[in-house]
Amino acid sequence: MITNPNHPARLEHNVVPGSPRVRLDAWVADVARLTQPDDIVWCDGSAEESRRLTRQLVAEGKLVELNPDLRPGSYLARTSANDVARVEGRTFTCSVDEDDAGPTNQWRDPVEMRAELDGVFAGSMRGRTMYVVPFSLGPVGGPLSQLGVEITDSAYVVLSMGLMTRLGDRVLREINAGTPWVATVHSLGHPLRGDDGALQEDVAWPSNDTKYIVQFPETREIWSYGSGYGGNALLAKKCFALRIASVMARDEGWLAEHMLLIKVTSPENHTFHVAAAFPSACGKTNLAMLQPTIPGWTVETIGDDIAWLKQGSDGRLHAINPEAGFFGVAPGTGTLTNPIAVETVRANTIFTNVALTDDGDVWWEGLTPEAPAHLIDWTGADWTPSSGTPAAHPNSRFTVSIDQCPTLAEDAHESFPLDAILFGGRRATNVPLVVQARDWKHGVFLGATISSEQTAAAEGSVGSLRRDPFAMLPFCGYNMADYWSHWLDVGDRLGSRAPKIFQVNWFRKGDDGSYLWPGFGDNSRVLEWILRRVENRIPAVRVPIGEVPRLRDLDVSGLDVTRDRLEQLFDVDPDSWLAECDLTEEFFAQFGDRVPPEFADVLRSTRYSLHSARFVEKVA
Ligand SMILES: Nc1nc2c(ncn2[C@@H]2O[C@H](COP(=O)(O)OP(=O)(O)OP(=O)(O)O)[C@@H](O)[C@H]2O)c(=O)[nH]1
Ligand SMILES: O=C([O-])CC(=O)C(=O)O
Ligand SMILES: [Mn+2]
Repeated sequence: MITNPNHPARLEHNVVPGSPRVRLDAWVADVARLTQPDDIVWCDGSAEESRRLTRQLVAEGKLVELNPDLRPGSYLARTSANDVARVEGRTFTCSVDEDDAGPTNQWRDPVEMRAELDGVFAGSMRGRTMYVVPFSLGPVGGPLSQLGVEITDSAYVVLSMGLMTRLGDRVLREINAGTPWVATVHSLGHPLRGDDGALQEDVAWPSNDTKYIVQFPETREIWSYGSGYGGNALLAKKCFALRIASVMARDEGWLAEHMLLIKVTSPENHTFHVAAAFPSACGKTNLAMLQPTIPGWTVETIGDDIAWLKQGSDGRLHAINPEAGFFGVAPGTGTLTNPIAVETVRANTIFTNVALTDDGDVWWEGLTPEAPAHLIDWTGADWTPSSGTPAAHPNSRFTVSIDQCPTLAEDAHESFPLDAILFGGRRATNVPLVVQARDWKHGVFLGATISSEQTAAAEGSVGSLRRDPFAMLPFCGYNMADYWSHWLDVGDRLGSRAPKIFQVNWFRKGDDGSYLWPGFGDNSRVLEWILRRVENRIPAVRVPIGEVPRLRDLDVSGLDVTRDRLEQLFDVDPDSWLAECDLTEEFFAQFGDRVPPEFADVLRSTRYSLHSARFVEKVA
């Protein structure tokens, strides 16, 4: 049984002897003994290494080189049909105590799971190369940064990790100097040698029908098997930077969040920093690259998916983007909706499951208003607009270095204090365009009650409404109710220096089924209102669920939004909201007495206001 040799608690008790480097080497040797690769390669993150691995993947038919005149340095990967998204049903939290995983995580006994994984990983890398990938989340040696090592038998994962994290020798030097690291092991679960030792032929996207995405929070360890896809296989991302980091954050007093980060500058040249948590495929990348449609405002990009937040010595909540790249949703990304993303992926990008054009470029639904007459779709089959299926998979993605983003803030690699935090989801009904929380406690309640229509980012039925507190439902590494209490504790420490909290919803629909709000660049109008509130420059209207804009304070000049549709965007229907409150209470009930008592107060006062509003409506 192999465990993380360098977890601080184990070091303290001298469980694993030897220097940091000896411990790392011993762990790599242990994993190799279990998985039996043909050879072991230590990755240094150099350009030469990435060229070599790319050439190899192209030669093996695992990457298609795109036309260098149209898309220089860029490649297309096509996954197998059973490996296109995160697999939440095969994601496990193996805390010692089941209650520490909580009702929203799938718990497994860590001892039993380790035994099971020993069987699953035995010989899983036969015939393959095992890569050792030392990486840093955040700048190497940075104050909020964390180190990890991913062992993987996928060169596609190595290349992607090179784009998404800081990878290489500088990390090894930190590890050698004794900085703790998170131990992560990934195998495609597709060995090329059987028991007889004979080598079988490889396939374009090796994977296994059986998948395991396993987190051991106490020992800071991740074991992933059977998938080569994004959030399942790039272990620095969801598994570490959210699931394991959220546990570290709980223990150490900080926060690891599924949030984008932007820097916004007002016409008066005041700068603000905003973080926003939306569930997967609900608009983080788009807001992170927003191009304002109102004069005088600029938005710069800091991060599009994950943020780590910690109180600084000035008492404020500071944030970093621990990642170094984007793993962004392709469909819907076009020159009209997100020109910055289109520009970002002009070169040096790995595309996964998008369509291939006849001239060797990529295409996906929404890139251009009209589809090309002929494409090779994400499955590798011929496609025409009359095919009746999407040419790109709905969860097709681009992987690219953040440095290619034209709106990247100059100081994007640093930490900075937050002025506002936004929570959002994809809600066709009920939830207004923007609501300000009355205070931190109410804001945490709003975050905890976020629900959203499910997207293609994870396996499951697209469109069905589910609760996704803080957009962290699939990513919180411990009991969700404890996580809410942790947020309340952080707020207590921040006091009056805490960022203001808002709820937003770009996705409300009118009776005709169309979006009421144009979204994308026009979301700058909502940001303007939010930041004017942060500055205390304008009053707001109190409604039972928080505070909304006076309609005259929301700049809709030049927009084709009628007064009636604007009113629909902010409508708070007491009956529907009382029904939401019942659902919220039901949702909270599964966490028993671990739910912070503050939430019952907020629920009570919200219901009281809704009843009063209903009474007033009836009388009027
Ligand atoms: N109607 C509307 N759609 C939007 C808006 N912003 C984003 N979208 C669409 O939502 C989808 C996903 O958006 P992303 O920004 O990639 O989502 P994300 O939150 O970064 O997703 P993950 O990478 O899965 O965490 C895309 O198809 C977008 O076109 C908006 O303001 N209005
Ligand atoms: O993790 C992934 O595969 C992509 C992602 O950002 C998400 O699903 O939220
Ligand atoms: Mn995400």
